[in-house]
Amino acid sequence: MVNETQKFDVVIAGGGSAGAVLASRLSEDRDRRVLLLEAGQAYTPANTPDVIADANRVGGDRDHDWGYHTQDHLGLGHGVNAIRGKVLGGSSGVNAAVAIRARPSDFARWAAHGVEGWSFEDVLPIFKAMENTPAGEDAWHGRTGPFPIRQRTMEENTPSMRAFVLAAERCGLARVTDFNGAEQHGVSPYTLNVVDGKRINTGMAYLTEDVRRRPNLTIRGCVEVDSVVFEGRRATGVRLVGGETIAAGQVILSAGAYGSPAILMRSGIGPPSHLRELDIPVIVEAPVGQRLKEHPFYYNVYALKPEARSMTPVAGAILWTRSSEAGADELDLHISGTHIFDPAQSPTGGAIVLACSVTLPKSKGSIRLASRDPRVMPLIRFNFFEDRSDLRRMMEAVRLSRKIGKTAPFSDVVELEMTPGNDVQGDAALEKAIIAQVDGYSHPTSSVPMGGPNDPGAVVDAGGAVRGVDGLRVVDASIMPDIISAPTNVTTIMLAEAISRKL
Ligand SMILES: Cc1cc2nc3c(=O)[nH]c(=O)nc-3n(C[C@H](O)[C@H](O)[C@H](O)COP(=O)(O)OP(=O)(O)OC[C@H]3O[C@@H](n4cnc5c(N)ncnc54)[C@H](O)[C@@H]3O)c2cc1C
Repeated sequence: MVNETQKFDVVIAGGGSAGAVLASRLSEDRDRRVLLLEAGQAYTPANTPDVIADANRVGGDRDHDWGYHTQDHLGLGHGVNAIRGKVLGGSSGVNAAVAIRARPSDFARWAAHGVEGWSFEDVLPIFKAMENTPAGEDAWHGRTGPFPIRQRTMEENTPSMRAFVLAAERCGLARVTDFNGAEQHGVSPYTLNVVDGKRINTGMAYLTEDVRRRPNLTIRGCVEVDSVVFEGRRATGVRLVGGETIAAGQVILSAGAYGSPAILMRSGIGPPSHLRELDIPVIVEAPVGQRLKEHPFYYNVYALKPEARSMTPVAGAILWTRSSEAGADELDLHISGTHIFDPAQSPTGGAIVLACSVTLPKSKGSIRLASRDPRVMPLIRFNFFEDRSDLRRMMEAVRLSRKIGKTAPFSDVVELEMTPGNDVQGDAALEKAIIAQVDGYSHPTSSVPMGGPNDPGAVVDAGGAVRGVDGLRVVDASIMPDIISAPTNVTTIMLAEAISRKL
């Protein structure tokens, strides 16, 4: 039985990029009692530790990460780390803070799944309203929203990062002035949600001290949700790990692309044969966890000459372009310049990473439960390169990255190529090196996809409501119908902003 004395109107499971936004927006209505449950620490903005606040520390640490890795040994010969922030702010508390929106062609691919209200024209006003930035044109930008976005300049970047941008221009790429403006094809220093070196996560931007003082908002940290409680097919609350139950008028899962599908399956919503394997009673048959998407990421690493070995700020600059297989209007390749690398691993004590990615991968991954026990890591597969087009396009990205590596002024500041290394030449050797070392960009999406009534892969509708039950929504990166060609954070925040306006 649920504890009726504590009843909330809305309980949100997971206080990450989406959950913190929902808690803030939904509690603006003082008559709505909102409870936010977060498995990690719920730091206040003032007592946030450096590992979360310092923009140069990316990926968190053991206390602020779920410690997940994938089961990709069969396909790739190795598992891939699946980093996820475990803290109020979620993965926006450990990420590289790149703040670039999805493009119109990304939303057109969403529309092909039958969801309405998510065209680029629909969402541009929300992207504008959520941000505050002094840069760019008013047609594209907002000045007063809660989320700060700043354009990094060439001068603020390291000498080698500047050289990367200039060498890319020499290789024929245009200089982009604003990735969140009219044109994205080209190269530029990153646009970031970093202010004075501080990564501003959603827990800081949306759950300010003032917001936390609202009497109708309760935030509980270090609390893990096990499952959703149902009466028939109506969600009436949540059960926590440990057994406590909390009643709520409606339940919103914002536990991220791994957490939300896991909670759904533990609650009896998922592929029936899989649930039966684990003796979980089936409430609704649904293709949960079957369209997981992630960007494959390959590190082309260079040791820097001693005189150019400064490595902060770590991020950086990005080149965004199209492969020979890209669809009309699509940009499907990134080369992301960062210094996210242990300098002790470089023979010169300094390094730069040109990280190559295919950002519209066709390969589909999956997430399943290994056990009904919520403490057991789920079984995650990315299945990188299962569709060979992804590997062909990754080869194109790495060839372009290596061409930039040999072009001045970049070639003037690097001592040598560390990965894949000069002895890796020719297509067969390069392909082997990429497969052996491919990593993830940490942008998982689409494990609980939105879709119209004719999309057999859809789990939720265009407002995040779970099909087949009442009182339950999912709102986070898991509901994107397909992965986007940009980094995923600001589009996840926009999703939460958009859905909160309809509740
Ligand atoms: C290392 C790294 C670098 C990245 N770099 C960038 C970047 O530079 N730019 C960009 O755009 N994107 C980046 N991303 C991706 C981006 O941060 C994510 O897409 C985004 O944060 C996802 O938001 P979300 O709300 O879906 O999930 P999350 O932000 O991951 O939030 C989920 C929250 O739910 C909590 N939770 C999970 N399960 C439970 C449970 N059972 N009970 C209670 N709470 C639970 C988690 O602790 C977490 O706080 C990066 C991600 C990582 C990990």
